Amino acid sequence: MDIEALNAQFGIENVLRVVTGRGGLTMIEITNGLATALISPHGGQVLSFRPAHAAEDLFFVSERAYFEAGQAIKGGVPVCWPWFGPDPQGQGRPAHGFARIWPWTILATAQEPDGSTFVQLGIADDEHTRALWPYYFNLLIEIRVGTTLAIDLITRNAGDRPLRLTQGLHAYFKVGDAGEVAVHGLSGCRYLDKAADGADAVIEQTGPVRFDREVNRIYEAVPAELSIEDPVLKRRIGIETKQSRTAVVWNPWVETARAMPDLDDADYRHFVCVETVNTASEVIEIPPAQDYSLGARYRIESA
Ligand SMILES: O=P(O)(O)OC[C@H]1O[C@@H](O)[C@H](O)[C@@H](O)[C@@H]1O
Repeated sequence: MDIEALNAQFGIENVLRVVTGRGGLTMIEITNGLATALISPHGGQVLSFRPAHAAEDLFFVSERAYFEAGQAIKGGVPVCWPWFGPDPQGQGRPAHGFARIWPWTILATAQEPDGSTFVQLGIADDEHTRALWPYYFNLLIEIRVGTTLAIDLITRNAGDRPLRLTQGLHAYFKVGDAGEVAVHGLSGCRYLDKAADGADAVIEQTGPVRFDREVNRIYEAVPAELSIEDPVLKRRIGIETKQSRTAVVWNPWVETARAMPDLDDADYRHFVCVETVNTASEVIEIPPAQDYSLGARYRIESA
């Protein structure tokens, strides 16, 4: 569908329009008085969210990000689905699954009575998805842009055998200086240390998570509320999750960032990822005709 037809069907006067964005990709722009947001149907990905009171965006997007078919956009909230991390079967399929490199369809938009804006995007299985992952499904992402940002990733099993998957909302939060931020809420949780040399060590977190080297950890049995304290941007980011008991905290630090072609060398200072996931011990099984909804709500508070 061309941009004009998409706007005729989904545009909301003075609030939501469909535009051609970076790399010629179709984007959804929202300005509703409560916040502004940018959503990419390529990847089903929120790229920007800025509440009216906020001086800075909630999210980091790399200047070097790829905005092209078949590539993941580095920044915002990439959707990792139907597997989180490397191909679990080692068949060379894309890391973090295919949802983040897939063209999603715009299914619905609406302006809500509380002033927030609703966007629903989806992917249904077809011969291309089944070539990568042989299951029948309907995947929806529901995004609510208001004073807070809510993202719900809903998997419907449309087949007649159970779906087993891992997944995640891989949020890249913008920070003033990664070396100064603290992630709260994980003290006492055990984590798998993916950045340690050799075998994955299991360690218990004491106090807030801070960054002074590469951090790549899968936390288990995490609470539903986490926060990121950022003394440089003078704000606190609140993350409230639904149906997620695992969380990934990631910052590549100097060398890993340098090795990533879609990041500037200094970018590791400008974001931290605190990811709402189901991974490691938390593999999801969805019976036929059932749904599973993974959710995150993000807010910015001044500190
Ligand atoms: O694919 P992206 O966006 O570069 O993110 C990669 C990172 O994603 C994190 O979730 C993983 O824990 C890291 O191991 C990985 O390097």
